[in-house]
Amino acid sequence: MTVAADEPLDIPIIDFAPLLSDESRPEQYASAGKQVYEAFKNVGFAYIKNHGVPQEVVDEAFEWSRKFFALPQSEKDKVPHPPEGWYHRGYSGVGREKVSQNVFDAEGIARERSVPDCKESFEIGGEHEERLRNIMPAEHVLPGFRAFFALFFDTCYALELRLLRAIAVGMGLDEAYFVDYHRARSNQIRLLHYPPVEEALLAEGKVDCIGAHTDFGTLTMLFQDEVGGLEVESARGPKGAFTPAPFVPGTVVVNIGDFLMRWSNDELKSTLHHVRTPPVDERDVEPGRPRMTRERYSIPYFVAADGHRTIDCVPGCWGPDRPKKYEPINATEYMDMRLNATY
Ligand SMILES: O=C(O)CCC(=O)C(=O)O
Ligand SMILES: [Fe+2]
Repeated sequence: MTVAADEPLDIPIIDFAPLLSDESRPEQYASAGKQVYEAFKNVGFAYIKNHGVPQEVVDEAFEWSRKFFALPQSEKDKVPHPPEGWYHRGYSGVGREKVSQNVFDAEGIARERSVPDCKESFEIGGEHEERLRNIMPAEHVLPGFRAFFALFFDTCYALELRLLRAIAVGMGLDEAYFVDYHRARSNQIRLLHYPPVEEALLAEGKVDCIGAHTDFGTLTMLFQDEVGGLEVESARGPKGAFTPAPFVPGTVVVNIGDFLMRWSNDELKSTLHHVRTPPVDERDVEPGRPRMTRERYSIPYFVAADGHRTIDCVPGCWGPDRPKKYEPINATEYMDMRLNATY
């Protein structure tokens, strides 16, 4: 589904054009910063247009993703995600990972896993990372794949810096406040493929595309294809009411993760989201056969703080009438705890 960019959505569309010129000055962050701050405080999600990642680069990322998932299963199985949840690299087949919502005990994780997520994924980090080396297909299998994603990673990092500056300025902090905790580029690209699935199984709750969850890190930038299916817990409606976050051409969807919510003493919201039934294309329906959803691709880029840093409450988010809700925490410890619950 495509929505005209001027149609009102729960999720605001914020223009980053003023931030793209070389002459960008902190004053230019003031307006975008205010909008970003309001969006993340009220909804937890925003669409960013004129974000600075060229459309050809986004299109090429989706082309590579399609090529990767179209490889024979035996080829994808040569680059498996390691059994340790924290080593978040490589390929996970359908049903392998189950996102979970703050469930850390073995019984709770088993319960969450009884409804499988119907997706396959491939996780990629920066080539500079020593603790988490990339697990990539051999160069002759997909020539150019690895080099492209090294470039895509850097392009996304430039947008990440713009976002981190905008949030800081919007919160009345020094422009570099969050950038300073994100110098190690401990980020991760994820290629996601939701294969066609029987509509009835989704409707009966026997499978999920991706179950309701919040993201763990600082923030997430999500490129999605035109199919749709992403839904976000509505800021206005009753709890558990979801509103679609459809494809809006030329935008990236950005949302806050739990780490930044905690860091901000819950001032910024990490909002529950899921991928529900992507629509069925009626042209694909064959008489006497189950109705199948359209396959969908998406590419989130997850932003995480530098592993060696310990974060305490953001200045301005606590005071005499507003105590700190959380203890300081080390970024690696926090992320490992969350990732280990998903595998
Ligand atoms: O595929 C999507 O649109 C959402 C993916 C997502 O929420 C995630 O991977 O955390
Ligand atoms: Fe997510």
